[in-house]
Amino acid sequence: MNYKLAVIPGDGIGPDVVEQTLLVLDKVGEKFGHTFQYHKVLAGGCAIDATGGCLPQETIDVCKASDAVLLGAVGGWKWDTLPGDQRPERALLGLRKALGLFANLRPALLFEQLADASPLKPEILAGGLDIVVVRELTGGIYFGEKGVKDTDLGPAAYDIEQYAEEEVRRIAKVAFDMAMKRSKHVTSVDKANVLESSRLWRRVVTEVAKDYPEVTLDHLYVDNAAMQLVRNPRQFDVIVTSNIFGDILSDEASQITGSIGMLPSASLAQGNFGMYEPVHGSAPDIAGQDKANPMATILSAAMMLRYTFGLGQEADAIENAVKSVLDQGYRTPDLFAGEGTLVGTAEMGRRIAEAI
Ligand SMILES: NC(=O)C1=CN([C@@H]2O[C@H](COP(=O)(O)OP(=O)(O)OC[C@H]3O[C@@H](n4cnc5c(N)ncnc54)[C@H](O)[C@@H]3O)[C@@H](O)[C@H]2O)C=CC1
Ligand SMILES: CC(C)CC(=O)C(=O)O
Ligand SMILES: [Mg+2]
Repeated sequence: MNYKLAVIPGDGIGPDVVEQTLLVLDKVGEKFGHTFQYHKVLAGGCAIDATGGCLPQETIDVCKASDAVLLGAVGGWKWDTLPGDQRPERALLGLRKALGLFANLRPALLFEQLADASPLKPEILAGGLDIVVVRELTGGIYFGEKGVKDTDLGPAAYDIEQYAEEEVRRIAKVAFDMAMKRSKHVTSVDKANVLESSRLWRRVVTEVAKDYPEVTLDHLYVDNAAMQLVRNPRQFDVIVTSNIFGDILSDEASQITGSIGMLPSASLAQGNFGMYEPVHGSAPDIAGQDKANPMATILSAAMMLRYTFGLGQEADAIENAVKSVLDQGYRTPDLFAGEGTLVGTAEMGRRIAEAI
């Protein structure tokens, strides 16, 4: 089969990790008889530099005309002084909205080879960690009304958190469907003791749960959830939560499984279309230094093969290649705990491609 991919390398480490991912996809294509056709387009800071805007219409058009999208990361220090509505990160929000990507799946899986890279004690990690954060991606405070106004205390700024019942219902269904394929346990995370939007969230999630009698549903406030993730992460299977809480909790989940450089994600629309992107950002502190871990993006490509293209064997091949390179002891700096062989971005990518 021939698959058309829109590829958005973006900024910072984005282009480096995407380059390695395309090498791996090419190897998968060779091995299984597929062709992956790449159409590279601009978004983020590089698009601002080239066109004056962070999200050119051409990028949206190419994404819509493709079978799936692969994205590195956007943003960086160079553009930090721009006004909020012109920042590179707006490209990401704009793409998610334009492509209808309301469901962000963020699996946090502990590779057993990396237990020494996790800050958690071995007794907490015993038995492994396998959590999926199901994050609502096109609503909530990142998309609510925002602005500035004068108050008694002087100039103020605001961002509104708002959820429609339907937005909560559709993400809750994604979470419950996922739980049915896993260990039938959903934890919904909100702040319903304080926020009206969270009270609506909790009510709707509870209603959706009635259609899934086999699934156990728990509710946690986000502050407690953040603490429980470190104290006893094995209590979680599927976590469903809002845009901002999911953003924060998934970065936290990445650390307990070793590194944010390991966490892939799928941003899905209704149907099979999706944008696949690592959980991490553009990491300007290590950009251009051959230090970035490309595995989060490579594993995102595996999610693309599985979810959008239905290529389970091919996705397994990527995940097994990652495991085999970890078994051989290769570690990028974020994973290096004193043992094994320290390698850079390019060597890690090449070794995974060779292991396909
Ligand atoms: N999806 C995206 O495009 C995202 C973009 N951003 C943007 O990225 C820029 C930097 O944001 P930060 O808050 O620093 O978050 P970040 O995720 O880029 O980096 C946080 C820390 O993790 C490290 N790190 C991240 N990815 C890594 C990898 N693959 N291998 C090894 N280490 C890695 C970085 O070196 C840094 O110390 C900002 O402009 C931010 O807005 C942030 C998050 C997501
Ligand atoms: C622009 C931000 C919302 C990106 C981010 O941190 C994320 O999606 O994880
Ligand atoms: Mg984030």
